Amino acid sequence: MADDGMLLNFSIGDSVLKPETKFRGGSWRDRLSAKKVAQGKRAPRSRNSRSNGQPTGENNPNNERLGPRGESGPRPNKRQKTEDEDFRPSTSANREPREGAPGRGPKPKQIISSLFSFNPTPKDATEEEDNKGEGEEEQAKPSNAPLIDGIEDFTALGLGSTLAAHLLTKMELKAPTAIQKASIPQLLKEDSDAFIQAQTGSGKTLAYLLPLVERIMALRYNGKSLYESKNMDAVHRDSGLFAIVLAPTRELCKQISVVLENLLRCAHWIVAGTVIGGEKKKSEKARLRKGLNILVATPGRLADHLDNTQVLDVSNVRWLVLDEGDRLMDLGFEDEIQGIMKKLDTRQRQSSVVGLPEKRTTVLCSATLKMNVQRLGEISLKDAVYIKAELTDEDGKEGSEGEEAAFTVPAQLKQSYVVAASKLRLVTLTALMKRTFARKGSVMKAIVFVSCADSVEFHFEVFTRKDSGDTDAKAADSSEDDKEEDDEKENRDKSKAAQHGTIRPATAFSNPSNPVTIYKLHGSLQQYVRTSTLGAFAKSKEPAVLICTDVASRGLDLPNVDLVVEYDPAFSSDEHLHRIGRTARLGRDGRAMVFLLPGSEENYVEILKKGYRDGGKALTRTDANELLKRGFGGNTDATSRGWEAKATDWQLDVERWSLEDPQSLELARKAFQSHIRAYATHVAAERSYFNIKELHLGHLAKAFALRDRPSKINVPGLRQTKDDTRKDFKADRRVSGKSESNASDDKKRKKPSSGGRDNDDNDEKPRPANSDDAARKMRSKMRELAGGGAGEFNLA
Ligand SMILES: Nc1ncnc2c1ncn2[C@@H]1O[C@H](COP(=O)(O)OP(=O)(O)OP(=O)(O)O)[C@@H](O)[C@H]1O
Repeated sequence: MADDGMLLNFSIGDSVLKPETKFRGGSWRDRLSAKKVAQGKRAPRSRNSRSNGQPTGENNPNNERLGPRGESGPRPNKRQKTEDEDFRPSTSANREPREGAPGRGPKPKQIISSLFSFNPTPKDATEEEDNKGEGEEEQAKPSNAPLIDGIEDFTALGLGSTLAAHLLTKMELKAPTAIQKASIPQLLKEDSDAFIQAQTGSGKTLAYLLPLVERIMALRYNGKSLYESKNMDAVHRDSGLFAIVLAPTRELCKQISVVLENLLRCAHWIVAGTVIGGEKKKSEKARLRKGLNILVATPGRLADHLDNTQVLDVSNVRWLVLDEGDRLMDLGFEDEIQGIMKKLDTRQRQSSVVGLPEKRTTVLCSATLKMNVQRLGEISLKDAVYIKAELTDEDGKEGSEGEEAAFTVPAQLKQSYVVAASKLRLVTLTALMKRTFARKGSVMKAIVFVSCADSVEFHFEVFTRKDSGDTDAKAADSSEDDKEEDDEKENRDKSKAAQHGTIRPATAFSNPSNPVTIYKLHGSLQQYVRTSTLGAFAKSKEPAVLICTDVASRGLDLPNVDLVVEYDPAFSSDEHLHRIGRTARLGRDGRAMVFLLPGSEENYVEILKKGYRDGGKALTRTDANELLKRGFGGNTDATSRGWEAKATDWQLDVERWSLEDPQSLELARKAFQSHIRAYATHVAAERSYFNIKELHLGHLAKAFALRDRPSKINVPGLRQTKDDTRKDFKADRRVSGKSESNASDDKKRKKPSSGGRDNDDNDEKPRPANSDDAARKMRSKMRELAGGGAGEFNLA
C-alpha cells in the first residue's frame, strides 16, 4: 500500500504509543480513579509509607503530615478539611494487600497518619493534676481495714474459742473488719434473712462464712455436741447438707471454697465441696453421693443437679448464701435462683440434727445496692435485716456505709483519669506501664482491664513481641531462667499457664533491672487455663501485669495488686467499682486509672466522683503528655521532643508488625471490631458519655496498630459507609450459599454475650434473658443485634 503521508499531519499523543494500562481488581470506582490518575487527570493522593521514603518519627519528629513529595509543612486547606485519610472507608487503593489476593489492582499504598497531629484537644483540666511527688500525697484513712484499734476480737463477737484461735494462729487474722463486726453477731444469734452490703475488699466472704461454720460446728447429733465432744462417730459427711453458697462464676466458687477449706481445718468433721461445672457431671455426682455438709455452687449447675441428681438431698439445708448478688442477676440467674429456692422450700424436712433451725435463713451479699440486687432481695429474702459496716469518717464521726450512696470507693484508693486521644491510646498505655515498672519494687502487680477477649489477645501479643522497641526481651527471659525459684506451687501454676501461652515476658515495658511478666485472662479461654493463669498471677512474687476482661472484675481476691488500669472504661459504673476494688483491699494502698477520650467521655468524671463520700477530692487528672514524656522520654532525656519521636517509632514498629504478618493483622482487626461492638454495650444511663457516634474510627484504628479502619462493623447505631454496605451485601450473598445444616450449626455455636464484651458467665446452663434490669435487657438486645459468631468475636 502506498504511503499517503496523511498520518504525519496528526499529533497522536503518547497514549497511543504506550500500551494502555489495564486496571484489575477493586470496585469500578477504584479502577476509574486509578485510570484517571494514570492519565494525569487527577493528582494521586499522598500515602507514602516509610518504605517509599517517608521519614518516621526519627527524622520527622514533629510528625507533620508530609506533602506528596515528602515535604513537610501545612497542607492546603482542602487536605486539612478531610483531616485524615484513614477515616475514609478502606478501598482497594488504600488497603494493605490481603492474604491470598495477589495482583489485585494497582499496587496498594499505605497511609501513615501521624500520632501527634489532628488530635482533639481535651477540655481544660480544672482538676488538680497528678504531678505531685510520690511522698507528697495525702493519705486517707483506710475504710475497709480490720479494726485493729478496736477492742473487739473474734470471740467478743460470739465465735467459739476453737474457731477464734484458729483464725488467730493459723490464718493470722487478728481482728474483724467492720462488716464482720456487724454480721457475725447478727447471723450467730438470729435466724432472720439478711442482706450484707460492704465495700470491695472488706472481708464479706468471712462475714457470712464465719457464723455459718460456727453454727454448723455447734450442731448436735444424737444428743451429743459435735463440736464439744469431737466425737467423730456422732457426725460424718452424710449427716446432711446444711448450707449452700451460690456464686456467679467458677473462679469465685473456687475462691470461696479455698477460704472455707482453710476455716474447716479446725473442724475436719465438717465436709465442704463444690459443684461448678467444668468437670464431668459424673465426678460431681460421686462427690455428692459421698456426702457434703456445705456446698459451694454456681446456680446453673446446682439447678441441674437438683433436677437430675437424686442423691442430692437438700431436706436439711438451713442456710443459703447468694454471694455477689448483683452479678448473679446481671448474668441472668434469676430463674435458676427462683427454681432453687422453690425446691429447697418444698423439699425441706424436719431433721434429727439438734440445733438445726426450723426455717431456712437466706443471706444476700453484694458490694453494690442497685436495682437488680433489690429485685433479688425481693424474690429471695423475707423480713431481711440490712447489715452494713459502721464506718468512721475523717472527722471521727460514725456513719454507715450505704447511707448516702449505694456504694463508696475504699477511702485509701487513689483514683485518677487520663484523657488520651484515640490515636494516642496505645502509646499512652505503654508509657504508663513503662513508667509504672521503671523502678524495681515500686509496683508489684497491675491489672489492665479491656472490654473484650479479642482486645486482650491483641494487646497481649503487642506487649510481648520479641522485637519490641528499645526494651530487651531477652533480659526478661533470661532473668526468669536464672532465678532460683523457691515456691513450688507458684512454679507449677506458672509453667502450666506458660504451656497454655497465657504467660510471657512483657517485652514492651520490661527493663533489664525489672523484668515484668504479663498474663492474659478472658472468658474464651478454657476453664483449666483460666484457673492456672489466675493461680500463677495470684502467687507470683515478681512484677506482673494481668491483662483481662471483666472476667476478673468480681470478687477475686488477688494479693498485692497495686494498680488497676481501666484502659476501656467499664460498661457500667458499678462494674467500674468492682474493677477498681481489685486493689486497695483490706486497708492496703492502691491506685486506679481510667482512660477517657476527649469529648463526652470526659464528663464521665462526674460519675467517678459519685463513688466517693467526699465528692471525689481524691480523684486526680493525669496529663497524657506527661505520661508519654515519662514513659518514653525517661527523666534524663533533655530533648523536648525526644519522647514524641520515641513514641512514634514504637507505634510504627507495632504497625509494621501488624501489617507484615497476616495473623497479627487479623488479630488487630478482630480486636478493633470487637472493641467497637463492646463500646455499644455501655448501659443506657451512661451512653451519653460513651456515644458510639462520636468515635473517630480512623483514629481509633491506630490504637489497634491499623493504618485504616477495617470494614464490616455491624454495630447498631453506627452508620456504615456505602462501601461497607456493599461489601456486607456481597458477603451476605456468599454466606447465603451455605448449606442449611452449616448455618444452624453456626447458630447453635453462638453463645449469649454482651456484644463484643467479654462475659464471665461460665456456668454451663444457658439462661434466658428475663430480668427486669433495663441495663441487662439492653445488653442482651445488643447480643442479638451484634449477631457475630462465637469464632468471629470471641464471645465468652
Ligand atoms: N478480719 C480479717 N483480717 C485480715 N484479713 C482478712 C480479714 N477478713 C478477710 N480478710 C482477707 O481480706 C481479703 C478480702 O476478703 P474478701 O474477698 O472476702 O473481700 P470482699 O469484701 O468479698 O471483696 P469483693 O467485694 O471484692 O468480693 C481476703 O484475702 C481475706 O482473707
